[in-house]
Amino acid sequence: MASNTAVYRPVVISGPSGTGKSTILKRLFAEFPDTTRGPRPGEENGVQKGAPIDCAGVTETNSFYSYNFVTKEAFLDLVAQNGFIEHAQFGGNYYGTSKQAVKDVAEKERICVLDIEMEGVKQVKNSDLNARFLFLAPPSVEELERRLRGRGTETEESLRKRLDQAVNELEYAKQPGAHDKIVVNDDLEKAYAEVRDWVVDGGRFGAPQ
Ligand SMILES: Nc1ncnc2c1ncn2[C@@H]1O[C@H](COP(=O)(O)OP(=O)(O)OP(=O)(O)O)[C@@H](O)[C@H]1O
Repeated sequence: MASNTAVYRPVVISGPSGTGKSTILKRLFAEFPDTTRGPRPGEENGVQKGAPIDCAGVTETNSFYSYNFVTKEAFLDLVAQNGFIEHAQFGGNYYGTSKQAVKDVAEKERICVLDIEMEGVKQVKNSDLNARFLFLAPPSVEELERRLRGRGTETEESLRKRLDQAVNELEYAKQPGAHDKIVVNDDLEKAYAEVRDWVVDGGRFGAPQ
């Protein structure tokens, strides 16, 4: 089947842990629930098919993601075939975001939004998913630390790990072409509007003019 990712381009949102990705995505999904159709040029009052925002990632924290259950053998086969953008093991279970799941969303004429880490970003870049990349940056590493502490989810050790990784992510984001758009999440209202406007892209959702 021909891929639909040329028109319904997946959106990848990445950025250091604690920078506010979940906060912004929750608002995006609240503003664009399943039934919402993004208007596209030439549409008559949304009668034709639009490009609603959807997602097909799998994480353990975000309830708006959908899961597909497969056997451990099938999962490991797919790992061997390089079929995952990201995969991990928690508590004896395997979790992953498959490239095919992202393509399936585009086939349904929806925009897949992925919240993934830097290694996943690189995987998507090396795939044929034709994604758009947004980096959500913190105002500073000091503010990032404040947010992570304020969230109350981290131990001193996990906080250190996240801050060290943040420095790597910020370095990577500086490389030309690493991301298509960088939004600094300082004032939440302003950052949200910037993310939403870039995702919606005047109703084109990243499709060619
Ligand atoms: N613009 C902002 N100003 C101040 N605090 C914010 C802002 N945006 C988010 N926060 C707060 O920062 C904390 C971290 O946000 P959030 O959990 O959304 O980050 P995240 O990038 O999704 O992290 P992770 O990758 O670890 O899931 C939360 O407590 C959130 O309420």
